Amino acid sequence: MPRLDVDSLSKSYGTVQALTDTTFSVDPGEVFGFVGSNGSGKTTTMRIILGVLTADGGEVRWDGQPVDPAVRRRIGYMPEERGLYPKMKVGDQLTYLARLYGLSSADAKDAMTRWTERLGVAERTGDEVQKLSLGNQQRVQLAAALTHSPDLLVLDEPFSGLDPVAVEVMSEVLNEESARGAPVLFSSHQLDLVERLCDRVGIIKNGRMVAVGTLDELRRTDKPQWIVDGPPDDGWLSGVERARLVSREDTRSVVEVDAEGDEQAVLEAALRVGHVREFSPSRPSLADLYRHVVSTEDSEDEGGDR
Ligand SMILES: Nc1ncnc2c1ncn2[C@@H]1O[C@H](COP(=O)(O)OP(=O)(O)OP(=O)(O)O)[C@@H](O)[C@H]1O
Repeated sequence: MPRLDVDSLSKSYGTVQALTDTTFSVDPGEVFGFVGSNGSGKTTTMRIILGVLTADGGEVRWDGQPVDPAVRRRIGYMPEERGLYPKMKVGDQLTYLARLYGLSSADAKDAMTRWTERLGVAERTGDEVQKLSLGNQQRVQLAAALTHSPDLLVLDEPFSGLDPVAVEVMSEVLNEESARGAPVLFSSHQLDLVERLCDRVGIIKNGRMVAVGTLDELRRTDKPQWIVDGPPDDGWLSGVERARLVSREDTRSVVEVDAEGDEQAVLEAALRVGHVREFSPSRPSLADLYRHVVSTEDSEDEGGDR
């Protein structure tokens, strides 16, 4: 399946510059997590991909070509504001939406049955959407995005408000869809989930992509950190060049060094003051990387949330 390219998008709403030169791509079979604080531009980007909004500049390409209405019909989209008819029955609604995507009546019904079973809402197909809990409505919304076997998935905060079982079901489905070859793009504020599910991550801040890559690539842009368990007080690190204390809890310190190799002097300093129980590289989580990237950008451009 082809690749999605989002190339140098810009968009403003009046005086609010929502996107500036936003660029990233999602490969076939890749799960891409789109993260950023409230109002950073994720929904705007997704709406432009869908053609619901027009960009002021830049382009969205599918298989190297600008996205046209025929391609848009092959996208499975879960909008942030959701988009189900509250008074329509779940089964009727899913069948109707699948028909709009061009499925025959029989295929639409089959797809509705398959996806409501897979997503655990098969028993609710005879109920009006408005009678379902919000989490179950969300499962139906995901089913609506999937009944036409889309070539690409674009999901705006699909995990928000889901219970743990629903999170697992949703995660499995996203993995299955990517294994089928579809590029999967989703936004989320749940960084632990993004870390677990995504092949690559894009961090957007005030409409600009400030980091894109695998978790390991993002980690490499940070200075190395080492865990040192042993020295009983703070003074042991003073005098060690190119190293500084990041945090400390009891005898356990996290030390940042400027470059690979600089940690050897840290170990020597720790051994000089006594026994070292642990000396190991620290692997920052996505939440750590996110905090770092966002706060660095804050201090550089003094930008705040708009
Ligand atoms: N229709 C609109 N009119 C005016 N400004 C808008 C409109 N839609 C979005 N904005 C502004 O554009 C910026 C980007 O908003 P967007 O909804 O894309 O962010 P987001 O990253 O999806 O946020 P969230 O995580 O809160 O959903 C914000 O400053 C927002 O206030």
